[in-house]
Amino acid sequence: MKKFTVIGAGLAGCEAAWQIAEAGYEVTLLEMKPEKFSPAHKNKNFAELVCSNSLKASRIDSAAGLLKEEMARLGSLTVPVARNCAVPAGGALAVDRNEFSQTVTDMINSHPNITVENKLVEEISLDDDEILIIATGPLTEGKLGEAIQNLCGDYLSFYDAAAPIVMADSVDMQKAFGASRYDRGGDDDYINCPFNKAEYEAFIEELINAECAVVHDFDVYEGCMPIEKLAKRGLDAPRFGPMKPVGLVDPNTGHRPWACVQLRRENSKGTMFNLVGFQTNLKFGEQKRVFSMIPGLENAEFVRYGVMHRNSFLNSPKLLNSDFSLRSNPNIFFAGQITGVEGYMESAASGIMAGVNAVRRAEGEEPLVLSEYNMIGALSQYISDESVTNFQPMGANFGVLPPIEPKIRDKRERYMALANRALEQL
Ligand SMILES: Cc1cc2nc3c(=O)[nH]c(=O)nc-3n(C[C@H](O)[C@H](O)[C@H](O)COP(=O)(O)OP(=O)(O)OC[C@H]3O[C@@H](n4cnc5c(N)ncnc54)[C@H](O)[C@@H]3O)c2cc1C
Repeated sequence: MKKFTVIGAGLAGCEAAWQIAEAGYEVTLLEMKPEKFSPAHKNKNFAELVCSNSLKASRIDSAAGLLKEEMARLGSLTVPVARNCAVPAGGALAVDRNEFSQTVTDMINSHPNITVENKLVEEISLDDDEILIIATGPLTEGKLGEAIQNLCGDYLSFYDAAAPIVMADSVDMQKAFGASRYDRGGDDDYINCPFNKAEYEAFIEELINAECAVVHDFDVYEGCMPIEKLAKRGLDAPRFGPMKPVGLVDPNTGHRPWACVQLRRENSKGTMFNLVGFQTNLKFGEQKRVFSMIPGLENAEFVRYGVMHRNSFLNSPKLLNSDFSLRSNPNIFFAGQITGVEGYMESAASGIMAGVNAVRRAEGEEPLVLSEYNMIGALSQYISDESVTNFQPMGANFGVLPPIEPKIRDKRERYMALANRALEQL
């Protein structure tokens, strides 16, 4: 009987442990919290959503929606929990992050085949009959990072950023208004802070001149670019990005604002909202000063400021097989963002794949590589060096959906571009 160990109880590690346990095997899940927290993790519970509470689109004819549906059909732990903890968010599946993590934690802790040990792992060691899954995320702590570096060689880094959160009752609703873009969703899913031209230009001026916290000059993942960095690209860049006013009408003026900051519901009670697309690296005092210029946020109470952090990940196309095992030692699997997949659900999906394939390896079966016919399959190809070709989503195969252009293909290109640039810096 093989021994299974998973390091890291994030989205990927929880999914991997769950798959192994549900297949009838005992698994040990090692998690450093609450003994130690990464700079982005704050909650002692598992599967913590460290930034946005959105798990992206729920529509099945979108890449993100289809991925979740496929995960659910593969026996995902996190997707059904997310659906049960959903908060209204227009077309997206957003969750009450505390309820989500608490439920996942309770389910993991009460599974008879899962033993949780709270400890900081500092080395990679495994017995001959052991299968190890490393799912310690982009903020892999301490000496374990060095051990991975020694094991794999190509271990890359770039910077990423998180958005601030404000208390809803501190937003001035005389200026702000509730509405979803194009009326898709309820009026209380989003709070909108509308700008006129003069307010927008004054805001951008302060934003680009505000003081940032010190970070080294690393690449930032394009989809998580700090708002101040985006603003430096040009006066209108935020207005065509996260501050776009399209699909919104300000009830105070009766027309579309010049620009708009959207606040998205953070919890099911609607007491906290995050500033959508406002990941930032400004110093906390500067965040308070500059973001208080947003109409409606003059007296906002910030419950969390935005932060910037370093991401580390493997050069997976070079190092991993498409079942997420390490080419140089196939009894070691990697899962989650450490493999370079981006996003909460993508990480969780890779956890499912690693867990399923760890079991299949133990049973001497061929790995499950879902080929090019669905989103999860595309994800596993994305970490291998095969190109994503002939892509059709699962739904299209069954004739229930039209073929869609896979967004994952763009992600692969973006990831490869980042990986190559990071490699050049080494
Ligand atoms: C600050 C930040 C903001 C992000 N924002 C978004 C976003 O808005 N939307 C989105 O879709 N994705 C976002 N991402 C990406 C997303 O968090 C990840 O894709 C996802 O959380 C990764 O899941 P994971 O399971 O791989 O890692 P994690 O969720 O980070 O889980 C890793 C776990 O391993 C534990 N651990 C680490 N080192 C050790 C060790 N040495 N010993 C024992 N345990 C250890 C950690 O405590 C943690 O519980 C963000 C990432 C970060 C870091």
